[in-house]
Amino acid sequence: MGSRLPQLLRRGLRIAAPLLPDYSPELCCRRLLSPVCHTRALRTGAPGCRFPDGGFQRGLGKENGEENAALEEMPELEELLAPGPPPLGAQRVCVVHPKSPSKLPRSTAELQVAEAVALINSLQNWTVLDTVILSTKAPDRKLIFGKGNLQLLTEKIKELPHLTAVFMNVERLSPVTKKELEEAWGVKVFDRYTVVLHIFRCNARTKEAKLQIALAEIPLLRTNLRNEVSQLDQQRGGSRYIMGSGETFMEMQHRLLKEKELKIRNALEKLKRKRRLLRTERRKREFPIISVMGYTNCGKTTLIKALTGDSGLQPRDQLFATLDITAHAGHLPSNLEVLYVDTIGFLSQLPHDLIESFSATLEDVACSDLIVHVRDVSHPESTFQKARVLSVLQNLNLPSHLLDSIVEVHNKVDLIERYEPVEPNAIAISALLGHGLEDLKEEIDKTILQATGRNILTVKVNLSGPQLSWLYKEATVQEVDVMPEDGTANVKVIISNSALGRYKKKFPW
Ligand SMILES: Nc1nc2c(ncn2[C@@H]2O[C@H](COP(=O)(O)OP(=O)(O)OP(=O)(O)O)[C@@H](O)[C@H]2O)c(=O)[nH]1
Ligand SMILES: [Mg+2]
Repeated sequence: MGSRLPQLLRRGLRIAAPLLPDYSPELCCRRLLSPVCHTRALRTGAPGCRFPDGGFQRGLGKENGEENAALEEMPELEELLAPGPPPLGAQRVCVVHPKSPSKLPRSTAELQVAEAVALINSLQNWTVLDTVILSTKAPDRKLIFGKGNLQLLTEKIKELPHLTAVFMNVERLSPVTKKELEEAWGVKVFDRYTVVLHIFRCNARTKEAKLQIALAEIPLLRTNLRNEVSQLDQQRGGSRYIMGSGETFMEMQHRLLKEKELKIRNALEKLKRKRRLLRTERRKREFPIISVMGYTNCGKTTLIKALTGDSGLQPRDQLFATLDITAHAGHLPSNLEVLYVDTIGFLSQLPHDLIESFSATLEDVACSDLIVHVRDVSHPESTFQKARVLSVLQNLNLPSHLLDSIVEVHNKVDLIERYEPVEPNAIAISALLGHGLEDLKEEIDKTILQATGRNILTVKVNLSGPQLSWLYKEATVQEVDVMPEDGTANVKVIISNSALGRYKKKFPW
């Protein structure tokens, strides 16, 4: 590297420079923001990530395998799949929960801390050393706590042996606050955004999920850039160094980030269009679609596995185990074949930017025929979680018929000593033990037939004609009652309005 290169460039390029025999500042910056140099790290997985031992594509139903393969066939996306900020490695963490006096109905501080601890525990090699709940009058103030409490906290943190990080249980810390706290405590400070994003990064399997994460990481990269540059500015006014392109270093980095963001958005848009095509295909085949939704870890994946027998599904006792929307075929008691769509779980205070970047996948939910809302009723916060899920669903602009026909499932009743069905319309089950599944399927059957305008009819067909095989292909045949004396049969079918129209046209009654 040239000796005239300012300190800031040498610092900024320390990762990329050894890889670049054809060094030029602009090229280096471009590669620094591009994933190409890091492809191996991406494939092998960042340290500190707990990867599920089964790929989501392995052993899934035909529907799912085909769809995912179609979405994966975009080699040009490889370039955008950045591993993002450097891996966070193993961490020994102190969880700090600022308890604010709020009039809003919300969960207790202890339960919020329990959720924060669960978030940390879902990362491999991350351990919680201690938890602290401290009152704050104004969580939005710069250092969150008043002088006295901050002093107390600092003393406590300094006493913890081999602490490497503090998880401040707030949605987002401003870069200034983060920097000042890190300086005061001498360890890394993470907020929910960083931690949830890291979990997402570890659990994402498909290119689409990885792209969504890459998009959600852009604000973090911007913040890092601002911090780095302001630090160097203070030292020697480095960010005003003019590059070959006539821009300052800062301007160039911002431009490159903007370009990357645009490329990711375009790629996601392309995937969205592919997804829409696949949806149209599904529609043509007229499989009713059931979105299984609920708070993270409530048992969505376990339930779908129990309903479909899909051995490829991997339920895990972990938050955000499922990040990729996948579809799994199953049968209802009426013989109707349906697709269950497994979705990303909800979490209180899930950062808005993250939800936004997952909106493409949530489009699938809007296009489904029925929502099954799974609740972990053994969880002490179950009521709060239900309110949270419903409020997010309301904000997704879903069609009203979907919101009005939600099937509510009370899961994990095996963990409750004496379960009292307080909500009469909810179906109580244990997805793990397979209890209550028949009742649930009956309920889904009834609701889906209504929701999709399907008809249950008995049609008389001549067995020497093609009607019966047509019905097997285009509708769901429930029963065939053969009359040997006249070579006909009474066939009980579930048939959609459009298929019925086609049948009547082809075989006039
Ligand atoms: N006791 C009991 N445990 C259950 C039941 N259903 C699910 N679980 C457990 O709950 C944990 C989470 O299950 P998942 O199916 O992965 O939950 P999820 O809602 O898909 O979670 P995310 O994908 O992370 O949002 C696993 O350890 C399951 O074994 C149940 O009915 N009873
Ligand atoms: Mg899941």
